[in-house]
Amino acid sequence: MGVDGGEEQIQERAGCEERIYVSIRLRPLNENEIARNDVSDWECINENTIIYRDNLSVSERSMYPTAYTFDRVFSPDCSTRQVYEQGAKEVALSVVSGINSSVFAYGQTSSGKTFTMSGITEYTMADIYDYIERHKERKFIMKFSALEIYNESVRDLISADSTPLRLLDDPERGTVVERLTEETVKDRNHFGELLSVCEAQRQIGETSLNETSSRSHQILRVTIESSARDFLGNDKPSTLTATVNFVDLAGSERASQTQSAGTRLKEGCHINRSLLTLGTVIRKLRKGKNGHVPYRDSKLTRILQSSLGGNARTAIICTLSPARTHVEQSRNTLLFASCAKEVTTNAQVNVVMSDRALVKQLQMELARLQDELRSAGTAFIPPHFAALLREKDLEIEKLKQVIIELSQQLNRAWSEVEGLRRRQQAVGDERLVKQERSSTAGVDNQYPKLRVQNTCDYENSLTEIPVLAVPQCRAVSVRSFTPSQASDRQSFSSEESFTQLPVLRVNISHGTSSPPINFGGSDLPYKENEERVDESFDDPCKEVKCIESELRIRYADLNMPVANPNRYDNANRSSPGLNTNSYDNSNASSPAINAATSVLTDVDNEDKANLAFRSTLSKEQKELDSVHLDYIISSSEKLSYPWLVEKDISGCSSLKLTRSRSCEEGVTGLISPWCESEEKNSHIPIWHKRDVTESPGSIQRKFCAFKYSFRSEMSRNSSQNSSKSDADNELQAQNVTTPNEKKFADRAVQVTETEQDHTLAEKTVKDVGLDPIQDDMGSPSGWPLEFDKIRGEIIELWHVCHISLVYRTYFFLLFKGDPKDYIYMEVELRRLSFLKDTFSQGNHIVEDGQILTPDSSMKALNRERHMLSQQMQKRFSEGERENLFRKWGIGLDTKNRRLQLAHLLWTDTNMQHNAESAALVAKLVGLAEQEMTSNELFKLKFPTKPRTSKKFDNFKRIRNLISILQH
Ligand SMILES: Nc1ncnc2c1ncn2[C@@H]1O[C@H](COP(=O)(O)OP(=O)(O)OP(=O)(O)O)[C@@H](O)[C@H]1O
Repeated sequence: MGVDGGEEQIQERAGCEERIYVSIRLRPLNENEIARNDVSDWECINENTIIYRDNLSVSERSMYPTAYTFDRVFSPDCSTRQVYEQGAKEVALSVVSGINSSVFAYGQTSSGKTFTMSGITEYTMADIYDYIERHKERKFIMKFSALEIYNESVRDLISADSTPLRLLDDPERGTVVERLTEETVKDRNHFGELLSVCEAQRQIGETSLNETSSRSHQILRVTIESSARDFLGNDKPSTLTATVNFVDLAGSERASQTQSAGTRLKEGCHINRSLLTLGTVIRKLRKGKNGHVPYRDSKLTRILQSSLGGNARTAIICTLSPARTHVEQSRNTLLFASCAKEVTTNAQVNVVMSDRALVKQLQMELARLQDELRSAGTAFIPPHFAALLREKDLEIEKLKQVIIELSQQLNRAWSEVEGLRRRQQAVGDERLVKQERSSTAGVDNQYPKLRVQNTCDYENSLTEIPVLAVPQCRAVSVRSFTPSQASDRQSFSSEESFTQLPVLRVNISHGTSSPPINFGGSDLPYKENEERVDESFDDPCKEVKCIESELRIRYADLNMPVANPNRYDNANRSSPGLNTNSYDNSNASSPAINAATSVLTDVDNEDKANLAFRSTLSKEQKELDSVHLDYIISSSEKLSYPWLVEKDISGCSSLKLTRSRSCEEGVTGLISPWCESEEKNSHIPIWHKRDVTESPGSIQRKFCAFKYSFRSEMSRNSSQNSSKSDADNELQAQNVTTPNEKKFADRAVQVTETEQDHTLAEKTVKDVGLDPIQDDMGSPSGWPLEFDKIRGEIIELWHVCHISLVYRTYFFLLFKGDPKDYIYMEVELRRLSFLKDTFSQGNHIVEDGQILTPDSSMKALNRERHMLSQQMQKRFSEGERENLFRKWGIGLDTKNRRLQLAHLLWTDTNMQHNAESAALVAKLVGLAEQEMTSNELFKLKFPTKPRTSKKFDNFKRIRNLISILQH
């Protein structure tokens, strides 16, 4: 062992486990041993092995080994210098590099421990001074302390105070000796003086014990603080601090061998206690450091804990007496040495960093950790994550609001529908009762049936109609078709549903005077004048069958007032008070009669108290005769408002939506000629026609009322707060007496008030009956145009938002104008408007888990067009494709014709273009077969529960499918 390898060599070993360096020093026989003719039985046969050379018996050879091998074995002729250089120097001088070190001398009494350690300490200190001399660029501070452990008491050998010292446990430094004097050593001479002081103190102690033997453990500690090289790359060098312990243990002989008693026995026990604990610690450490190591069982092991298996390099020099008389102790020493050489320590460079260096190191560590976080964050956290989250949250909130609003609207709509359905069912039950009564009375089929539009919001109001006495009721608007009109309608209708519409008959009652009108039964005065519906129009009307909401009230019991006995012979043409229409247009000369589909029963103010109205259901004829009884109102001022008649003509226009759920073209074709005919015949003012067919504002307002039923409550509330209109005053002046009259009247007032911006002419019988749902269902004047308008807006938005062509096709083909489609179309319109607004603001939308942007939608649309072009190849023959190309104006000699055609689809707002596009796309993707043949499409009924709508389920399913295809 040596330190010639230099400081670097020492530091390389730092941080690594290394075994305690164990060497054996065999001294020569001393004078006493020679004097008693003792012989030396031990021989160092080489630098590492010592053998027992006495002649052992066979049994003894089996018990004791004869050869021992260690790191180094020093024979009796080896000098202490040699022992230092090869057995302690490297370990001891580790202190100058900041590594703790310890050098022990272990052996029996008089084996040469003190002799050896004195030399080791001297040489070490000499080399330390030399090292300091060679490293003048570094600053060194040496501190010196010496302590003695005697009878498990610790004493400071420097201080004159003989008070035993206490051992304290310091969390950083381990076990420290309280009040231990540390003398700063300035130079060699000063160190020598201190050693002298220590020796003097020890002598004093020994003197006090009146003994000269070294039965105590002495520990000389030299702590060196030095400014070290910049191990960490800091500007300022760090400070190293380490301690080297020179330990001269007491004799390891057993207490029994002291052959003493009393104080000497106690002394020996304590010595052996520390040595026994030292041996135990060594044996424990040899097996590893996992188990409990009893450092604290003795003062010696507590103080030397770091030197025994801790942060220190350790060298143990075991001294032996060669005398045969000490063979047993020598064997024990060799056994201890053998255990010690198995013990490992883990020495570290003890760096005391300056605050500045510490700050810099911490900053470097912080930067390193931040880099790790950033690199880790890149893998998991997308950039602008927080902003993205906020954006998503906003979108979610917006969508939630839209969903809430639409859900509320739907709920209100379904509630209205359900309420209506219940009312109709109630009315139907009542009608069955009345039908029985009528049948019994033998008046069935004598009067055309009425299709009554319930204008009343109240439950049970219609159920009371059959027995209702409405003395104040002045006008009854009944709509019907004339056979010729029906025939015309057939000719204009493109769908079977229109051709099968029932031909309705009008019972016209007209009277100039105002006797009470009795809508009685069998006593109907003009029964014989009633005209039967032409049987040629009695074909079952599928369309009518489908309409659950339709009310057919048999008119047989309608006891028309005697005030108008000539309602069929046009005798009333001079009477403006009652406007009746007959399908035969026999009253065409009268503007009032020319209303053609209306029956207005006017009752004089003075006679209004006796108006009664009854209606029953004629089950047998409900598909044959149907007359639309639009509204019943009270109007004592009717004669003052001839426009009532004209307005009632507007009811004829409502025929165009008489349960038409299919083709708007058919509707248009139906209504126009009819109205034209009426205009010719009845001289209906043009303005009124316009009001019906050309005034989008009027229609819009009406449709707004329809569309919301949802909003009806709001409308009512607002109307209730509005100022009294003329119509209001008019109606209020009717002195309504019966509950149902009041309901009708109230309803009329409410609706009229909501139409304050209308002209007075619009506050008519028609308008009074502007129940949202009912107006749509029975007075279809508003919905077709509104349907066109909404569909047009939807188509434009489809184009703007790059909506899927398949989706457009399905929607286009599915929703053709049924009033019940309004909800879906309104939802679609709102959805598209929201989409457009969002896109225009540069935002995106998450739909079905996918992020939609204008760009992504455009790409999806292009993909879809490509897909459709491929489908053309599959779906059509070459000839069919050529025909298609010609039809769509694509040159047959051009390239990519299929793709050209795909890019032409759904690119115009022209409805024919859209219809053709839809037809082609449906063919290409098989919608025609798969979806559009659904019975739901043509036999759609009002669902009793929204969730049961297969139509809407199909619609959603297609949307989801398209979303998946797009992404
Ligand atoms: N290697 C050696 N060569 C010559 N003399 C030696 C050697 N080792 C020890 N001695 C002599 O042996 C005697 C006892 O030595 P020393 O006091 O060092 O023993 P010790 O182990 O310290 O005993 P104790 O445990 O009582 O302190 C001394 O006089 C010393 O000079």
